[in-house]
Amino acid sequence: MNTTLRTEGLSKQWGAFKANSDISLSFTPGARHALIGPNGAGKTTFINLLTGSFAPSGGKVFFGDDDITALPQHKRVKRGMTRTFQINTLFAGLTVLESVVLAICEREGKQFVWYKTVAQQRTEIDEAMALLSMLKLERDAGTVTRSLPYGKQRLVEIALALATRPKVLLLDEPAAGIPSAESKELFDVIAKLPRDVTILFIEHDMGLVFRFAERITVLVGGKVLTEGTPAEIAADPRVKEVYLGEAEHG
Ligand SMILES: Nc1ncnc2c1ncn2[C@@H]1O[C@H](COP(=O)(O)OP(=O)(O)OP(=O)(O)O)[C@@H](O)[C@H]1O
Repeated sequence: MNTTLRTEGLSKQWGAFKANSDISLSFTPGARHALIGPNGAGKTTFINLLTGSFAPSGGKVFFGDDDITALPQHKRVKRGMTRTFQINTLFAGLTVLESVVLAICEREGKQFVWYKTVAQQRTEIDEAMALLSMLKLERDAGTVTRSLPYGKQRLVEIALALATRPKVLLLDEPAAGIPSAESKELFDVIAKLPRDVTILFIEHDMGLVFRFAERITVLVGGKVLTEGTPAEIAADPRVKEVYLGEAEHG
């Protein structure tokens, strides 16, 4: 099968604790794939292994046909695997447009020169504006990012990730901490992203998961419980049991 991203027996262990055990998953080009599971199931650990933030204790990561298990994080980004940036730490004082132009310059290996005239940075500005318009942020281009509502800040994070021209976009709870009306809007925009971008996302809101995902993997206790279409997952009694058990304990 043609895959953009694939893991083989991926594992992560801290001492005796296995956060990810023997995870073998494949993501096809253009996938809209959700990773779900109860708290502590190992979802973020898995994303961290994909991006290279964590070194695995065992197993491999393939990007296309290439084994990238030993590749450092920034080289994975260059190959086209990107997760969302944290604006709060990176681009706090900049406007939305400045932030995206900066991310594009970074990709191009160009220096972002603040005093350059608009004409000198026309190409980057045009590309940034096209990205902002795709994300319905063009009216916010001149606003300082941190003064935007949280839902829009999440969209700027996605714009910054898209500025790297990813083949795979990893979203770790993009709707966390934002009001539900805004999170629906956020996912409506994510749903319209170009199909050449494969999207793997972690999300706790099952309404959003079932509306947006075309495939779902359920992790429990660091292992894959099951994978399937939303209909298959919704009908799986083991999945219901996991979530019902969680609800009873919560
Ligand atoms: N750096 C670390 N050192 C030790 N244990 C860790 C580390 N990072 C994560 N863990 C543990 O690994 C387990 C899985 O964590 P992870 O964040 O991957 O789960 P998750 O499914 O993303 O959870 P949530 O939905 O709550 O975000 C947790 O028990 C966590 O405490």
